[in-house]
Amino acid sequence: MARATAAGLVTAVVEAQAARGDARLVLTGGRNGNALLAALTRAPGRDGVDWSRVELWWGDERFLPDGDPDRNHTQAREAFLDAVPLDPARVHPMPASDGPHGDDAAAAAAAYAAELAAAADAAGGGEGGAPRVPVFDVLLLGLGPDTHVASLFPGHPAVREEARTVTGVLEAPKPPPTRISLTLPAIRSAREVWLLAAGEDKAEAAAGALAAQDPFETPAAGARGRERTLWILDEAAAARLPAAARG
Ligand SMILES: O=C(O)[C@H](O)[C@@H](O)[C@H](O)[C@H](O)COP(=O)(O)O
Repeated sequence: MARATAAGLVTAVVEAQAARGDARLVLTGGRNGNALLAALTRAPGRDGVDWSRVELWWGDERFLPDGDPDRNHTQAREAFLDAVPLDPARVHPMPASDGPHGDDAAAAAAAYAAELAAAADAAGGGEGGAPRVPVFDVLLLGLGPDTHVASLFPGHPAVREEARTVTGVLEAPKPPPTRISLTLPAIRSAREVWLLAAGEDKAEAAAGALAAQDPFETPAAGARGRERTLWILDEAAAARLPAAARG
């Protein structure tokens, strides 16, 4: 699944660069997200990408000291970031808990929102009323077994955040408890949202998220792209889908 998704992502990046010069991706943490990044370093078309014109953002981050092995940024660096010639100025990790904002997740989230807004302005600004983030070409999300995406967990107030593009998340059920996450409006501003789920422990979540309406109880149900929402499931994760939905 990771290899197939990596090939598709290379194609999406090449198409975005052909159309607009740059490609903007939002990375996700977790096993599936990191497996995709590792597969990307081995993708056949990898060298067809101008990595210096790929801009990377994160959908969420564990709010830990810089370099902590549990940080999504640390894991992404080990899996991918150091393997391709990215422009460091275009790689935007979320703040660490030992950075300028100390252990204040809300302040760190506000700083990342400001960084996104500045990038949106520099790229010509969002449409009126749209969240002030750059237009992401592909926003990647892993799917939690409880249907969380990024660090938006079922029933958590962060799921309901509509005004901000980035929020601090306290008392998250998936350790570590303190996180930073894009909010649903920021996620939904992406051209495409790709949700990744492999393994039978995701089968119920995938079926539930595809059937649900209320993102508050089923955050993945709110993760829709403006132009396309792609569910990338292996056989085990698709096992509970209606036969017609299995493609
Ligand atoms: O910080 C995180 O933990 C991730 O961003 C999280 O949203 C992850 O993508 C899902 O929990 C799925 O994780 P797995 O792919 O490991 O099941």
